[in-house]
Formats: sequence, structure tokens, C-alpha cells
Amino acid sequence: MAYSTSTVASVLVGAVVLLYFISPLGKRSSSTVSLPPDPKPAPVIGNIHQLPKSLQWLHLYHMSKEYGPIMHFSMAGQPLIILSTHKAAHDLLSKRSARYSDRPRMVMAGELYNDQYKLHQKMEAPLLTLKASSTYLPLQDLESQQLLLDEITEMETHGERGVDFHHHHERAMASTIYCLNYGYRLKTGHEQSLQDGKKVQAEFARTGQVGAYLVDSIPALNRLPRFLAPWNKEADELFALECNLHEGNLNKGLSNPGWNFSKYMKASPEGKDMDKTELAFDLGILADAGLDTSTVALDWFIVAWITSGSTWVSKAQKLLDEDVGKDRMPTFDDRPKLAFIDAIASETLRWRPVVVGGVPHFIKTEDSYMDYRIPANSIVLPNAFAICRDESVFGANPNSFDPERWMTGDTTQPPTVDACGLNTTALKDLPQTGFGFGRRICTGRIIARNQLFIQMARMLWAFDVEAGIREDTGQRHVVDDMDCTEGFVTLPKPLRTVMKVRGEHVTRIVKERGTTHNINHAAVLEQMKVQKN
Ligand code: HEM
Repeated sequence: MAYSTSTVASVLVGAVVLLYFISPLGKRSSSTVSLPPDPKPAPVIGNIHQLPKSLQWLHLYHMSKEYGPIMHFSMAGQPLIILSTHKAAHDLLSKRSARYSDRPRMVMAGELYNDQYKLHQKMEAPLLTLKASSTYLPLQDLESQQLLLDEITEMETHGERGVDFHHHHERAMASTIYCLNYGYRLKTGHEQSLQDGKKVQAEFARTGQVGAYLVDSIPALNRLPRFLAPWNKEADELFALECNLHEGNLNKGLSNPGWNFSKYMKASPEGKDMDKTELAFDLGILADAGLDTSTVALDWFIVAWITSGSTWVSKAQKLLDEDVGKDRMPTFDDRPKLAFIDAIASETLRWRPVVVGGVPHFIKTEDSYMDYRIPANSIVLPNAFAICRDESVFGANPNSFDPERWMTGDTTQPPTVDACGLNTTALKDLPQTGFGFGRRICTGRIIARNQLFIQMARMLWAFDVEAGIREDTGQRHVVDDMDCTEGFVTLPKPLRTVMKVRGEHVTRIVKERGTTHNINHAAVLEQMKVQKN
């Protein structure tokens, strides 16, 4: 039987109104303590209409200037708390982490990871420590070497049109993660498994956005008959796509030669009796979480290079010329002396936080903060864009790309260097808010930081970069550093860049080392075998 769109819409609106009055969401609390400030809500729908789907994080950032560091929105009765300063986010999500570490229900984006997250974190934890991450450096060395070769090769073909740097960043990161997770590398970046992974991610980003689906605010809507709940079909299709991809990858991981995360997790006490789909999803989420995020950070690094590089690139390249020279490319062994490159990485993550609107947390019980009441079952969203512009933490001119804000300038003390070579004496201990907060903080952040360091160091050593020539106008692309895509992670709009080698020595060294695809990566993985503590 077919139903017209208007009939379905009328029934849905009726259902929402009904649910609003019969569900606890519609009932006002008798508490006398006020909610955080909010723009005036409309009846029933609350503030839904005031949350734009486009550039929501920017809109909320501007609103925070009027309403303050903590704001409240009602999403048809579902409380949404927006945090806009580092202090508010740290006080609630880090210091009170035990209460603020749930995730909101995401009926559309899937909830498998929610209930079981502690078990999954326990299973993954030994693979993501500083020490374990230090054993993956040889693989990251190999992938970043391949990145230079691929970029030089594409430059030779495309000249002033420039290279598709996003594609190369994506291949290098995906190959690193897939090799660790499943024991296989990606040669072209066009492989089917990566295309499917990107599709899953795009769907997750679309369906997981706060406010994107009414059913996430009002899960009771899921009890409506299926013909009135069209999102169920969409959710089933997304789940089927994810199952195919993740289970297929797990099978590959278990049968590929050499050590990898799949084999480690399958043999772990938590994983050995775990349902196969659940284990496959756990690995799949790790792969998905690592893929886009690091790629996007590297893309924004290129945008910063083009738009504001005149203030910091020459310092980085001078350092590389002095400490590395022209006889070899930089390696992880150079890292302690190249703290400025890590400052560039930190500044990239601050200037354009990858998950720019923040990742939602959830609190099940009522709380209070700054004399405001935070209702039970609130979604709590740290607006990363606003938090990274908190001048009380990051200093003046937060919109400027300025790596110096991360440097201590301390040259008097012998440097303290961590297991991955990060020089913690030269770098200020400012919060890395782009990786989130509390118990839900990004578990792959050390692997990510290592990847950013080696790729940024090698690209700065190898190239001078400028925007490519547009095919349609024949003019050089004019780059606007706020021109970005929508979604969970925010990418610069597609752009090609001219990557001119900084001398004949670069091409010679990169080509002499040649392709890394003939290296036996299974043997490299075997060297990384992590023993559980
Ligand atoms: C520059 C790169 C990256 C950025 C900016 C980033 C950022 C984030 C953020 C903001 C969160 C949510 C934190 C919160 O809820 O407060 C997160 C979670 C997560 N990240 Fe990353 N991430 C990056 C790279 C990676 C990599 C390489 C991996 C895997 C190797 C990874 C694995 C994860 C996982 C598994 C979670 C979920 C943690 C949980 O919910 O318990 N991430 N990441």
C-alpha cells in the first residue's frame, strides 16, 4: 500500500506532539534552578529550527558570544547542552568524566559501540599505548616515503595543474590503518575496500549529526509502524553495508600473513568468545575513526601552508635544512630536534579542528554547573571550533595559524623525549582539544600524531607548495581558508596544489629509495608484535 508524503508527514507531526505530551521529555522539571541560557524556544519543537544544518559550529560559536560558555537547546524536548570554552568542557567532560562519557542514542548511525564501549576500550588499549604506538613507526616511515614518491610522480604528469594531495594523504593513512588492522596495504587508494569504507563513513557522518533525525531525539518514534518510520529501512541498509565491509576485512585480517590488530584482538581474553560481528565492528570503528580524521588534518595543513605559510614555513624548512640536510629525508630519529614540526601539527589541529562541531557526549543523571541545571539525559556537545578559539588557553589571535603558540622557547634544559620522539620540553603542554575529552578521548591520538609528524616533516623537507592552476579559468586557484565541506569531519573544498621539489636532491633521494610496495610488509608487522601487559 502506498502512502503520500503529506499523509506520512501529518501522522509524524501528530505522533511527535503526542509523544511530547506523554513522554518525560515534555514534562517541565519542578526544579527552581535555571537551565543554561538559550534562544527563545518555539512550542513543541523547541530550538530545532534555530540549529542550522549548515556550518552549525560557526553559528553556535557566534551564539556563545551572546549566551556564554554553556548554552541549552531543546530539540523537541531533548536537552542539548553546548560547551564553548575549554574550561567548561574540561570541568564537565574530563573532570566529571565518569558521568559524562555516555554517547547519545544514535538510532540511525548505529549503537553497537555504545553499550559495550568499556569492554572494547579494554581490548584495544594495549594496542594504542605510547609504547605500542612507538613500534608502528617503521610502517609510518614506509607509508610517508611512498607519499613523497606518489606526489613527485603525479607532479611530473600534471605540472602546474598540481596534485590531488587529499587522495595521497588518504591513501597513506588508510594504508597505515588497514595494514595495522588487517595486514594489507593500499597501493592506489582506489581499492574497493577503501571506497566501501568511505561510503560507510559518509553515511555515518550524515546520519550521526546531532539533530539530523528526529528519531534520535525521540527514540520512542521507533515504535511507530514501519511504514511510518522510513528511517528503519535506511538504518538497515547502512548496517548491512557495514557488516559486509567489516566482516570481510576481519576475515582478511585473520588469514593475512604477519601480525596485525585483528589477530591480536581475536586472541585477547575479551575477544576470544566475542560474537564475530561485534569484533568486526570494533576493528571497523577503529579503522573508520582513524582514516578520515588524520587525512583531513593533513589537508588543512596544506591549506594553512598556502594561505599563511609565509610566517612559518621558512622557519620549518631552515630547521630541516640544518638538522637533516640534503643527503637524506627526515626520519623519526630527527623528531626531538624538530619540535617545531610537532608545533605545526598541534596548531593545525587547533586552527581547524577535524571534528569541528565536536563529538557528542551524554549524561544520564541530572547535574549542575555554574549555577545552572543540566537535565538528566542531556546530549552534551563540546563545540570544538569555539573551544579551540579560547583565548584564555591558546592566547591572542586565535584565527591566525601560529605554531609559535605551542613552543616553550626553553633551550636551557636537556630535552625530555617520549617513546615516540616527541620533545616535551620544547612544546607547551596546552590541551589537545581536537582529540576530545575524558574517557572518550581519541584512543588513536598517538598513532595520529606520529603520522602527522612524519608526513608534515617530509613534505616540508621536499616541497614548496602553492595552489594549482584551475582547468576552467586557467588561473591559479584562490584559496579561502574557511571554504569547507559540511558534515561530521570538515574538509577543505577540493583543491590541487603544485608541489615543487626543493632541489634535485629531493627527486634523487626519493626515487633512489623507490616504491615501498615491494617491501614484505608482513615481516614489518611481525616486528611490531605487541605483548599484552
Ligand atoms: C588527527 C587525527 C584524529 C583526530 C583529530 C581524532 C579525533 C577524535 C575525536 C574528537 C574523538 C571523540 C572524542 C570524544 O568523544 O570526546 C575520537 C574518538 C576516537 N578515535 Fe580519533 N582522531 C584522530 C585519529 C584517530 C586514529 C588514527 C585512530 C585509530 C588508530 C582513532 C581512533 C578513535 C576511536 C576508536 C575513537 C572512539 C573512542 C570512544 O568513543 O571511546 N582516531 N577521535
